[in-house]
Amino acid sequence: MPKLLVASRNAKKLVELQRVLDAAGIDGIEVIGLDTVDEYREVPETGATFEDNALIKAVAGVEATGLACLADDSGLSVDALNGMPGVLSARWSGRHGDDQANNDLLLAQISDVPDERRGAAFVSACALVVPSGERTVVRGEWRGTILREPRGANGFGYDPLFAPDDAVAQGRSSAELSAQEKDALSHRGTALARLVPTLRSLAD
Ligand SMILES: O=P(O)(O)OP(=O)(O)OP(=O)(O)OC[C@H]1O[C@@H](n2cnc3c(O)ncnc32)[C@H](O)[C@@H]1O
Ligand SMILES: [Mg+2]
Repeated sequence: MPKLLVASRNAKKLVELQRVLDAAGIDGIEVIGLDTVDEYREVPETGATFEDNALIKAVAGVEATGLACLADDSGLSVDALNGMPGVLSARWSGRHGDDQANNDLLLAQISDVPDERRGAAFVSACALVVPSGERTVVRGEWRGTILREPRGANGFGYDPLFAPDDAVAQGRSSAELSAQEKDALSHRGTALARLVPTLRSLAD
């Protein structure tokens, strides 16, 4: 059975990626995480766009393992910050992956921004690279509003600060949605749905 490496070093993001792939029911492909391959050198995410960074990660995964590789590069794009933190989302406070510090800094930066200008989007670019070199990159976006204080304990990253525009969210933050609710609406869920036809073709 062909293997698909899902290359994320963020455990909570990895869970989401694997969950959405499971729910899509792609038969005939074995999905594996980085924990099952020998650790390889982390490549710097130097791209100017989510798409560039997703490709950097997926190409590195193929080069290290010879397997087809899926990678996500994602982040929060805040209107009042001209799209930042954007590709810098994971290290906005200066400490990579420190969700609490990143959220505190973001809240402080936009504390004077009134409710009607607190719009933002979560963005995910997902790249699939196969050993022959063929590349597919897709994008999903999720619009919402930045809250004034964190709410909820599900998800990860900026989820406690992000209230999706979707009526079904009923004003909850994305950290107050169930996993299934988040996947149905999220930037990552949307991007992966666009990749499913290409993923299915891997099984052929
Ligand atoms: O690069 P990998 O190894 O996949 O893991 P990472 O955490 O560094 O991932 P990114 O470089 O793509 O940075 C994405 C950051 O954007 C934020 N983010 C992305 N998707 C999110 C989501 O669904 N909910 C909340 N925050 C999210 C969160 O802070 C992530 O750390
Ligand atoms: Mg990263």
